[in-house]
Amino acid sequence: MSGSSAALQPPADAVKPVRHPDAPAPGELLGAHYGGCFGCGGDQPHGLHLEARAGEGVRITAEFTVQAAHQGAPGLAHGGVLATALDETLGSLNWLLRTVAVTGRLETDFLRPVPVGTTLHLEAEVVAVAGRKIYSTATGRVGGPDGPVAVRADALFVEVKIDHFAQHGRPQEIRAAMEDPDQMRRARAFEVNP
Ligand SMILES: CCCCCCCCCCCCCCCC(=O)SCCNC(=O)CCNC(=O)[C@H](O)C(C)(C)COP(=O)(O)OP(=O)(O)OC[C@H]1O[C@@H](n2cnc3c(N)ncnc32)[C@H](O)[C@@H]1OP(=O)(O)O
Repeated sequence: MSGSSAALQPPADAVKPVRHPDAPAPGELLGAHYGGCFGCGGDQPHGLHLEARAGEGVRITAEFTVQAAHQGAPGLAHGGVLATALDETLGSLNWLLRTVAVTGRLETDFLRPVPVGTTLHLEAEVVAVAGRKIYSTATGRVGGPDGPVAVRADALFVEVKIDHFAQHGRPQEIRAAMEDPDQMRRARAFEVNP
């Protein structure tokens, strides 16, 4: 089944997304946006360690291998973990727009169970932009990049100012992120690029 709710239908005045001229080249690994991120960070022993790569246009591909720590039912990935993989991949798209945005809504279809040890091949694309609202879609396939779709999602991300994180995040992590020179570079890049 596909077909998202009315809240995820782009409005009539939505426009096609525009890849930022400084977006990473197709094929380039994006790297983690934050070491402590459960989706992509290297500092989370049980995180997904999802690796995303820029695609053509405003598209991303990513891979994530389901570990024993990600189970729901015995031997199968937890649905929330799979939703996280989709959310993380969709969130990475915003780096190609050079827009800072957070997930407002995420609608997920779980089509096939995903066993532990499976590599999920994810693909995501921004389909439309309307003001601060970014509409995007993603699939996760098993058995290879052209294998059957196991999970899919449609999402609405909402652009926020970088202050969103400083205002709402726990102070010690915000401080640590600000002190990380690489994070700082990225945060600065977000601030100077519309
Ligand atoms: C210093 C350290 C640097 C760190 C550098 C970090 C870099 C980058 C990190 C990114 C991290 C990624 C990680 C993965 C992606 C997550 O998982 S992000 C985490 C999960 N998401 C959240 O925590 C978001 C929580 N929600 C919120 O903060 C607020 O509700 C939002 C989404 C910002 C919206 O609030 P708002 O700014 O007040 O905007 P609001 O006027 O309510 O809505 C704007 C528009 O969106 C629509 N909208 C909002 N929510 C919805 C919804 N749920 N359904 C439908 N429409 C909606 C509204 O109807 C409105 O539409 P219009 O009226 O303009 O037509």
